[in-house]
Amino acid sequence: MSQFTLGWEEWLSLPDLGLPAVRAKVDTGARTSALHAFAIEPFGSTKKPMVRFAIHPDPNDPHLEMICSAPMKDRREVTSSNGETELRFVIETTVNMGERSWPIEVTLTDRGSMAYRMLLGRTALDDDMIVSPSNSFCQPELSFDAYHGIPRSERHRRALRMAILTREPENYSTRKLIAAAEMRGHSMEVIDTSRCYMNIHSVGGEVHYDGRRLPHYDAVIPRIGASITSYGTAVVRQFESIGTYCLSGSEGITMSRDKLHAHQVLARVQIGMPTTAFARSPKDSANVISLVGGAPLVLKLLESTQGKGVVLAETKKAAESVISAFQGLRADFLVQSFVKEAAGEDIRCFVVGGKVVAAMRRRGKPDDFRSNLHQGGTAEPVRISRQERETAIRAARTMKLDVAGVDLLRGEDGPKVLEVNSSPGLEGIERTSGKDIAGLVIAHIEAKVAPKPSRARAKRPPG
Ligand SMILES: Nc1ncnc2c1ncn2[C@@H]1O[C@H](COP(=O)(O)OP(=O)(O)OP(=O)(O)O)[C@@H](O)[C@H]1O
Ligand SMILES: [Mg+2]
Ligand SMILES: [Mg+2]
Repeated sequence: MSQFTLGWEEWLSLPDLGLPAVRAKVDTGARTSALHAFAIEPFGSTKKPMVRFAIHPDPNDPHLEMICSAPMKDRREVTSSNGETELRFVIETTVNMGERSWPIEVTLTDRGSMAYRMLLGRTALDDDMIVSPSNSFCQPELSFDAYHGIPRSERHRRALRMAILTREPENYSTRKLIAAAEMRGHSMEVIDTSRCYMNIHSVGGEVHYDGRRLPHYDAVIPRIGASITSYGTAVVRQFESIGTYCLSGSEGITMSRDKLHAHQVLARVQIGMPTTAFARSPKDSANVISLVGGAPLVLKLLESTQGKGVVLAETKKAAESVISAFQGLRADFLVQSFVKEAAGEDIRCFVVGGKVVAAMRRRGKPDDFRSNLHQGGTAEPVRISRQERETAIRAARTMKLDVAGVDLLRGEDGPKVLEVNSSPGLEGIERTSGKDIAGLVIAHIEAKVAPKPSRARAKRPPG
């Protein structure tokens, strides 16, 4: 192997950290290597600890700031040249220099007052490397200009600390969201909604779990099951009160869960839907039936999901007996005109950040008017019309949901929204569309929690 010589100062890049140019001092008198870092913050789960930090790679440009993250390898006591001992985070990262590329261990420390943002110690040098202490830049020189080509959003693309609130850690959607987050360098913890407990006080609240207070998360993904809507939204509200971005807000979850509430809110902004009526008193049954145009009609329990509480009554008599059965159970329900022309099919529009990112048509079993996949239906990708697209986007926005599964029927006179789901499943839609929907969801969160460029910082000093 040809000889690899380093001078006492060299340019290098750290691709894992997204740093294209760093000027380092090579110091064989030091054992460990060190990288300048401030705002150092450990995060991630105990299984996969991470650390994130900021760095000013160019000592002469305090406005150039990069945010980096890396898996944490260790925490170690390091004694620096001035004799002070400091507990430092240790990461492993790849160094590129000239034609060579190799992994090194680096400790993180504030070198803000030093001319070299990096110190390359002897453990970072391979056996065949030779240091020539009287020479500078034996390897190709780089320039800090490399940073100016990186868009601001990328420079500040922080690794996020996220949590997913769910009672189903193993289901497809949960696993996909975790994988998509980790692939993009974030950490995602799974929190069982029902095991969160809270402490409410006027100066912001706290969320506790397993005997400890939960840390601050950059974002929380609520996937609250219908069985714990009320408690689940209380947990979400608590996260909101401490300033955590929640992918679906408590208000959106509450509104969308209650079909009646949802229909009332959607009707207010003239979103198409089947004619819907509701009543509580048995005396009003006949009137309610005629309000929606008589049989056939659809009866729905207000909190039904997966098509479980949805019944088609073909005759007025059948409708009356189902209504009296629901009333006997003291279950709240609504009565809806039957959209026959939908022919047992509905369209699920998956909305992320104000866009329909995928759509599928679901068809029920031959003898079922319900198209729910959970009832044995099938799904296929579908092209939706502009009107359908706009309706879905508007429905999600009205329900205050950044991510939503909007279900609609193709009625004679345009799309009719059936419901807006606040934690739509990913499996069916990813399978039919072939798209990485989980990745799009995570990208949306990144954009939402990205630091807003402040005018003062974005401006560069004169000269
Ligand atoms: N008014 C209607 N006219 C025709 N078909 C309907 C009507 N309402 C519901 N359906 C059919 O029944 C299915 C289930 O209804 P809906 O989506 O309201 O219930 P759900 O139990 O909340 O289901 P999900 O699992 O989608 O949350 C719909 O996907 C649709 O195919
Ligand atoms: Mg539903
Ligand atoms: Mg539905």
